[in-house]
Amino acid sequence: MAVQINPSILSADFARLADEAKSVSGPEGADWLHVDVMDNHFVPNLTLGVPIVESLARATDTPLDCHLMIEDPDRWAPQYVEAGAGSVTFHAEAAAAPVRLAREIRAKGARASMALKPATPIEPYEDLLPELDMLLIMTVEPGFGGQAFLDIMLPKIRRTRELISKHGLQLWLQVDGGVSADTIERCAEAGADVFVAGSAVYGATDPAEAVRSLRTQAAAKTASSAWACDH
Ligand SMILES: O=C(CO)[C@H](O)[C@H](O)COP(=O)(O)O
Repeated sequence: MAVQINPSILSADFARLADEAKSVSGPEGADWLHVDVMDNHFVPNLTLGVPIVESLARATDTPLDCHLMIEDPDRWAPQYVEAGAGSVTFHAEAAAAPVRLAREIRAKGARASMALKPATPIEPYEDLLPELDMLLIMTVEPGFGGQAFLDIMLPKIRRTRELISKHGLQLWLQVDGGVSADTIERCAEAGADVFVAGSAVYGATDPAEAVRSLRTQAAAKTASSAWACDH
């Protein structure tokens, strides 16, 4: 699979969300728009919910990748599919029944994805991987944009890529947090193929060019990486 760049609207101007979404759309633009949903319980920050996702889905042709940093995703995640999300990510630490939830998200027509906070290991979830379309490894503690990338997550990215290869899965491996021109190559080399970037895109003078540049960097590193050559 080609590498994908998903700008995070957490770093966008929330008063101009439609324009900010459009600023990264187009043929060489964002593959997905990453929408950070925070409830001020699972994480100490509050962002947006179902009505704004519905509006964004109408405002942009770029598919929405909704990352739910919320408690009780078993109850709420299906509503984000109905609101127009093409991919819905719930947290392993918050889901009561992750297999049932992943199946429900898929049955409703979206891609099902599960996220792991930095201190959550991948190994207990090995048997669940076939139920998922994407696994998100957080490379910062979730809650805020603009944090420094946690290098200590690189071994977890490598181990997850090995599990994906071992089971012959088509699972996408997403990283989120501190992804920038300085860190994206390390993530790609370790095995990530979907990259969320907030401040590196929306903090740039030209967000569309930042997306292109990050994709070029990641693709070059992926092409020369052992995991991609073995794939
Ligand atoms: O999920 C998130 C924070 O919880 C954001 O998507 C992430 O932090 C993106 O921002 P940046 O690229 O600036 O780190």
